[in-house]
Amino acid sequence: MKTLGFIGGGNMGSAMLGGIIKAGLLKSEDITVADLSQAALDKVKEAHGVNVTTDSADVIKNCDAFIIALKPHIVAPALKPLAELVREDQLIISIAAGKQICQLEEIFGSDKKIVRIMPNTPALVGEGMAGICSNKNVSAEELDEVKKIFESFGEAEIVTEKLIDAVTGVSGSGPAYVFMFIEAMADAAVLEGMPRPQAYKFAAQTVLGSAKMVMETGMHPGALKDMVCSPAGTTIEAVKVLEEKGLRAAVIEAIHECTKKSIELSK
Ligand SMILES: NC(=O)C1=CN([C@@H]2O[C@H](COP(=O)(O)OP(=O)(O)OC[C@H]3O[C@@H](n4cnc5c(N)ncnc54)[C@H](OP(=O)(O)O)[C@@H]3O)[C@@H](O)[C@H]2O)C=CC1
Ligand SMILES: O=C(O)[C@@H]1CCC=N1
Repeated sequence: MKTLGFIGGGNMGSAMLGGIIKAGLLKSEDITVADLSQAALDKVKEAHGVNVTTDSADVIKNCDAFIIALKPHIVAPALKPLAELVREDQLIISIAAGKQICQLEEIFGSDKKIVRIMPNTPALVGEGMAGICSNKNVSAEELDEVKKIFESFGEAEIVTEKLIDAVTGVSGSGPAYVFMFIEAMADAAVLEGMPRPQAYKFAAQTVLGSAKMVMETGMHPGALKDMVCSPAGTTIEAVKVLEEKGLRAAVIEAIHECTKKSIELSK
């Protein structure tokens, strides 16, 4: 794939764009972003020097593949009128939450190559996590090429479409819960007298380092937690309160509701 387009250059579109440019996988001049918001276009043009347009048809006509990064309810009304411009050899990549492959086939035709992906915003800093699936028209080589793009700004795994709603719950929406956790940890440190900027650094670096330990040691998170809890020490006091307040149940229920909403969006 030599040219890539984005239809929608908002939060997620621009995060992926930033990741792709940083990884050097494609050059700025080979990327085109379409958006109705001039402010969004000005921002991506200034940050990345990519081609910009207010006409999504330009992207469809000029790119080997294009990523649909529009709000789910906008996808059909915005793109159905342009569907006849899509070529059979073109890759259509949708990141819209709850938009099933069969619904995308209804818009573009069941003969088209369709990839459905659920990424997340840490793509912007090269630490994204994406779940990928596709329809039968996409070859193994093409799917691998798309996976490589998403791996250029983080991790990516092929999943069955049935799992995409769970991917939305855990990693697509996940950064929001982690940011809330970091904010709460920092608020606690501020309560104890730490200056706010320092509090964010201590909280965020602790989350980063802990995530790295899970990824790099391959140890069970529970075992890693136990390593921090000294007998009759400080940590177990905090762990007791988190259990009493239902941290685990709250997280499980929150992700379950998020996943349910993703399923509902597809109805
Ligand atoms: N945000 C996230 O963390 C994630 C989002 N997603 C998915 O990504 C998609 C985009 O989300 P997000 O980036 O947050 O949304 P944003 O609203 O930030 O971005 C969408 C952009 O598309 C523009 N737009 C609206 N209508 C059109 C149109 N007809 N043609 C071209 N551009 C248009 C919007 O402009 P305007 O603002 O003027 O309407 C906006 O700039 C969603 O489907 C979401 O489910 C997936 C994973 C994570
Ligand atoms: O909140 C949303 O609907 C989108 C999908 C995943 C993350 N943000």
